[in-house]
Amino acid sequence: MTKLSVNINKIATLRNSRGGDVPNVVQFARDVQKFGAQGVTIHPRPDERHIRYQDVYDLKPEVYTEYNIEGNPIRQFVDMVLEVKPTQVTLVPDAEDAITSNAGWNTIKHKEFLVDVIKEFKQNGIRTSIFVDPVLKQIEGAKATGTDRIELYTEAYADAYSLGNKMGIKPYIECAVLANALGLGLNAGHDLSLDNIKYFKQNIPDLLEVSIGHALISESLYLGIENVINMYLRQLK
Ligand SMILES: CC(=O)[C@@H](O)[C@H](O)COP(=O)(O)O
Ligand SMILES: NCC(=O)COP(=O)(O)O
Repeated sequence: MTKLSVNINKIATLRNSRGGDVPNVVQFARDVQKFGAQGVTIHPRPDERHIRYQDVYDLKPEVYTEYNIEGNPIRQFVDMVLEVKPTQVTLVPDAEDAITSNAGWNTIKHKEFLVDVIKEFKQNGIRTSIFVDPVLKQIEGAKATGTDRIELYTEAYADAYSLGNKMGIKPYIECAVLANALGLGLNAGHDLSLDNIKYFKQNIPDLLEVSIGHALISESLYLGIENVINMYLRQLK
């Protein structure tokens, strides 16, 4: 079975755009779990443009499914994750000024750093995953870091699929087969959507978890708008 972890960054973006507490991030996390999601993902960034560091603590007692915290392991992030102790930490090498995550780790160049930081999380009982491009030598490098899992960065697959190119899945299948053979758990994420998720799931062996945010929240708006318009119209009769 592949678990669905809902990334709620976008709910925090909407909240922050207006001040106040609407929509409420904690209530949203409660609801996605009530509706069947098997995990909640957040990706606090140093500028706190969506998830704030305080949200990370507020969510902890509310996430009874898998709590996945993603981020660049700068010291402030590492200390917070060690304190909160989520189910899983996903390490992402994102630059502070990046609009969103745009690359996986170079697991060979950053091996020493990753070995140390992964050891620290694992010693504290936190499962680790590292965000990687679908490149075989990066998967081998990931194995050498001691990480429990990898998260395949799926933007290239999603782009190709949206252009009708189903061959974009090929490097992901090769990396999944290698990861399985090496005993690395396999997660995936970025730009996965209702449109492209089924084909990905059907072709990737032993996919443990996907984290989905941007498309899932957008789809919720598209698919929910008719209901809400009708509710308003009823109030205005
Ligand atoms: C790690 C990853 O794939 C990202 O998709 C990320 O979690 C989303 O972050 P933003 O919501 O900041 O774009
Ligand atoms: N790890 C990927 C994630 O959490 C969500 O990415 P996206 O669906 O917002 O692109």
